Amino acid sequence: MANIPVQQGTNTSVLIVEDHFIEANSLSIILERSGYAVSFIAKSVDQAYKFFEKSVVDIVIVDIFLKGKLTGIDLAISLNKLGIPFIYLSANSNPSVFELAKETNPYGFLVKPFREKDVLTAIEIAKYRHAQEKDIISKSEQWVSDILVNNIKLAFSTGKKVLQLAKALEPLLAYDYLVVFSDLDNIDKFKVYIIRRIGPNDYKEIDGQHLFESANLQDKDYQEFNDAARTKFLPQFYVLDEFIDESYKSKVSLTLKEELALKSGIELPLLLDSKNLLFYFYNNDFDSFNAGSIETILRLKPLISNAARYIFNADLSSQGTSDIGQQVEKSKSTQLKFPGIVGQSARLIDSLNRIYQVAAFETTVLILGETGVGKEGLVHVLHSLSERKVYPLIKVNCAAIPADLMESELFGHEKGAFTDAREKKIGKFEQANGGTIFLDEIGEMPLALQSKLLRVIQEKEFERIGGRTTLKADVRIVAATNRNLHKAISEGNFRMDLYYRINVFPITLAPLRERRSDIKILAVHFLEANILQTGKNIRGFTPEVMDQMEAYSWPGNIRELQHVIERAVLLTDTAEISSIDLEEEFDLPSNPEITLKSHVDPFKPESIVEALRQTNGKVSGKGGAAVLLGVPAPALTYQMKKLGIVWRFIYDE
Ligand SMILES: Nc1ncnc2c1ncn2[C@@H]1O[C@H](COP(=O)(O)OP(=O)(O)OP(=O)(O)O)[C@@H](O)[C@H]1O
Repeated sequence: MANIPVQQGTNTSVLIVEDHFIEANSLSIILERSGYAVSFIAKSVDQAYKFFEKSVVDIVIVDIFLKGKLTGIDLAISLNKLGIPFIYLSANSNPSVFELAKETNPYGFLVKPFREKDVLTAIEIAKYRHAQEKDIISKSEQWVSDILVNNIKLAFSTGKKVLQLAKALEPLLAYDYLVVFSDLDNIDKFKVYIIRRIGPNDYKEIDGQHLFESANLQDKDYQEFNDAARTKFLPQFYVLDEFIDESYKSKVSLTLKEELALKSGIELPLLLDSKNLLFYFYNNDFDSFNAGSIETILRLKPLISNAARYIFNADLSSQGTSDIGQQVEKSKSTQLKFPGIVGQSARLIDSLNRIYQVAAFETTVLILGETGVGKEGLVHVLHSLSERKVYPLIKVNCAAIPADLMESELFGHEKGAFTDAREKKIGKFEQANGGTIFLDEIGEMPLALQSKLLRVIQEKEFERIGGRTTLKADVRIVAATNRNLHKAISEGNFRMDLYYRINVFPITLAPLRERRSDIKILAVHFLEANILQTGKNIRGFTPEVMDQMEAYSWPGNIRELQHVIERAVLLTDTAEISSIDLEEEFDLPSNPEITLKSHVDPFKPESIVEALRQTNGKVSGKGGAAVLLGVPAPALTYQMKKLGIVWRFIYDE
């Protein structure tokens, strides 16, 4: 287990952004007493921006609600771009604000009134997590860079080289398509390469030429596209129709968008040795890229440029020298596979990438997500990708064990330690020795045990109940929860210091309704499994049933889908499943008259304002404007920002 070094203060500078004098002052005293340097106290986000014009700091503590137009969430977005870790400070536990704040990937939350101990722990953990993340990113980029050059050299055509690049980049950025346009300035040599995802870390080349031919594109369309493309120099991020409106108003973009059902994209123009190239990373979901993806692309730009040099300057000396079959096998062997995980939505791949990034380290991992989304599957992948895989993975379901038995379950007991202890018992921590312990539903752990767990995490030791010997805990801890731990903290049911210890590397697994492109593939997977079990001769689903499944909100997520299909297979005696039994939609507004979904453009300002009016300003979650408009909350938030709709003023706090 990684032990977080306690090196309070020393050379760490902190910016406090807080408009209440008393709180800012008491924070400053706490920090300076422990040796931190408080560089400045800003009373508003504008003052913080002014500070950053001339100075930098190691960590920022920022209140969410501040005087002035901008909130702490606005500042957080800029801090992410600057790569500065930040901790939110707030008295407001309003769930929608919390959801929005969470999307900015904070390094911690401090709930007012705060204790000295909480402040210091939060800062210490933010520092640790930031350092770990930087380390993980640089190691995985080095890894990609190493395999990339080798695989590109081995591939025998330009298309195959682009394919290798697509595969290598995936652990760093989740996307469904890589489209590369080369020789943009020479209409006769101009080419397009299209690589499509066919599974987790599995891509194939598709025939771009054919795709454009069947759309009947003319030379003038390519010319128009080229003319516009040549004027682009910086990465751009597009959501929905934007990438048609704001990108190239050309038939080339439109054809790509329609034929490949694209919803969002990032464009990376490269000028290499006077050759114009345009890289597009596309997704079939519209909420899987975010502003942070641009940062990733900018960071990866040197790596992609380097690879593009190999690919498009056609290093001929490396071609055709060895057996092609062997080459294909060799490149295949570097692919990652995630056993037991079906699906290929960018949201799922994003979570798998985070698992992949952290697997080799000792870092404690917290997996968040609704019930039935597949959190346990991720834990199995994490364990199997780590060096601990030769030792056990032990699961403890904290919700299923009675509180009075849990201590003995986790840490074991000596014979005679209590009335029923007739034999010595080896606890789960000992059973997992050398391996991984998975604490499922950690939010249900009794408070008294939480402090014992904290000790195991910090000191890596524990005792059996009634035991005198201190035992070493050589285990990696992975925890999961479908509960809102912040709420549990504010209700006094979960220790804040434990939360920060386990929240070092959080991974959120999106609910099925936010990764709709996985529904079909999972449905077919469960159908196949059930057919094998029952021996029934069922070929598939009717298109209506498939549509119904794809439109449903799946409150019980993948587990519910699995059960629905199991039931449908049992009840079907025909060649196709023509009816399925779905619960009522749970999160639609109870009054159907206020459903805006069907007849308005959800991204028009008037629709958004009307939806917010009807939901009293609630943006996300049950009964929020996003549900009303039938769009994912992050996409709505993004659009509101773009249109300048200031949610916090119409927000019902
Ligand atoms: N990507 C996937 N591919 C195939 N099966 C999956 C996938 N994700 C989940 N499942 C299946 O769905 C069921 C529920 O998944 P799992 O138990 O991992 O969810 P969970 O998030 O841990 O749920 P809970 O919070 O209730 O413990 C399991 O039977 C699991 O095998």
